Amino acid sequence: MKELHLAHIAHFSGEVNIPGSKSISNRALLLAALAKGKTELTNLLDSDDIRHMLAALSKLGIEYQLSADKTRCVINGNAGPFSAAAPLTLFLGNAGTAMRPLCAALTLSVGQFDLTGEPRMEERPIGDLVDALRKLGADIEYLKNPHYPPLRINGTGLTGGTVKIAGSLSSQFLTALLMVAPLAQSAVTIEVQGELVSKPYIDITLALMQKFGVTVQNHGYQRFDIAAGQQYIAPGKLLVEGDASSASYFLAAGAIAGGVVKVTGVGRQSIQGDVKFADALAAMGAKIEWGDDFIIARGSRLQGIDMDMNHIPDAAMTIATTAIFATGKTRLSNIYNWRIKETDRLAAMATELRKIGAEVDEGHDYICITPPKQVLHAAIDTYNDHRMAMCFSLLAFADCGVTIRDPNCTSKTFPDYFSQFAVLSR
Ligand SMILES: O=C(O)C1=C[C@@H](OP(=O)(O)O)[C@@H](O)[C@H](O)C1
Ligand SMILES: C=C(OP(=O)(O)O)C(=O)O
Repeated sequence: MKELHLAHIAHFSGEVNIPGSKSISNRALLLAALAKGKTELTNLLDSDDIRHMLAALSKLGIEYQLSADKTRCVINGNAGPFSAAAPLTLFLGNAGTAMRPLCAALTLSVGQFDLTGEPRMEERPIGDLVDALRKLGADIEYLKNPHYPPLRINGTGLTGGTVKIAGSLSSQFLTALLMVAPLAQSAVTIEVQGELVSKPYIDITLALMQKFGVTVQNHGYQRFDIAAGQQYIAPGKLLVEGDASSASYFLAAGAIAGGVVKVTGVGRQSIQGDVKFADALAAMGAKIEWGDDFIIARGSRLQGIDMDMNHIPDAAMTIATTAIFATGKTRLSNIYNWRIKETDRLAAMATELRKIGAEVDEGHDYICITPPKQVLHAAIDTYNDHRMAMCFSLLAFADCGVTIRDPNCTSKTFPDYFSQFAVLSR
């Protein structure tokens, strides 16, 4: 489909069970593949990013059985790093949660591995991770441009010792290093240089490593000590929580449209930092109710906020479009790394919000949005970015509705998004 026309939606309410978390699905798949024993994952996400991880694991010789609806997966763990007799090329699309952790895991493996991706993946940096892995003895080559994929990895194993990693661009580099550190030849100490971005994603990593039997001693987000001689052990069954970033669109819709929206599968007990999106929405005036595995948003008058969004970079995009329905300005700051994700999200957000009449001040690491007196109809370009498509669907609550170009780009994390959105729209 080239374009999706969403006419004005007057009411939005109901319940939606959110598909599995991308971040948990891809971490759990990789750890299950490295673990000793069988892992049964339920509520696994079925989307492009997970498909790329599954295809890579399959090429690496990992056996798994996937249910017909692809949400249940039983993985026979390899009890350690992979090995491949012939050189392999693994295509990882634009999945950061596949590219970064697999880059690290393959340095431990036996064989030659080329990691490739979509054109945008070739513009997303990975140099900070490669530098850290090289300090631990990894043999990694850049096949096109220094510091960017595609990469060639000649598996060497990793030594151990103290290694520094830059934290200012992506937490996924630290996540990748943490996941392989227990399998290095000796103990590893990781020191993060500079202020780490997207910190709550490290909590997801540590929580999952713990579920697979590995412990990490950490001193905040600055230093991590990982003892040698540890092995990942399959936890048996593991339920993947609903994706908190995906939940944000429905919660925002409830808050804007004045209905009552309940998202299930993710709640107070979540290990995902993006549940804090509900607090940002509450700061705008929405009424939020929390359960262990659900969140309810009720509509009310919304006002603009001024907030540091470094802890919830993905869900923060939903606040940017919710801001159109609030009184006054909204300023979202400390989000430089929006620029190195699926697209330059600061530029894309500013361009598309201006199309609907908003006044936008876009800075190096912030965006400030003043809603228009009257929203203009526009055809929104989505830049092959699933979150641009999903967060701009909220413009359907404006009288003029909205047109979303290339809506199928939601397949990265939420293939069924627009049909789920339609179910709650009246
Ligand atoms: O570790 C993860 O699962 C993720 C970390 C975040 O990236 P950065 O750490 O690059 O900000 C986030 O934006 C991404 O969608 C998923
Ligand atoms: C930044 C994102 O993805 P990735 O995991 O590819 O970094 C995202 O899903 O918003």
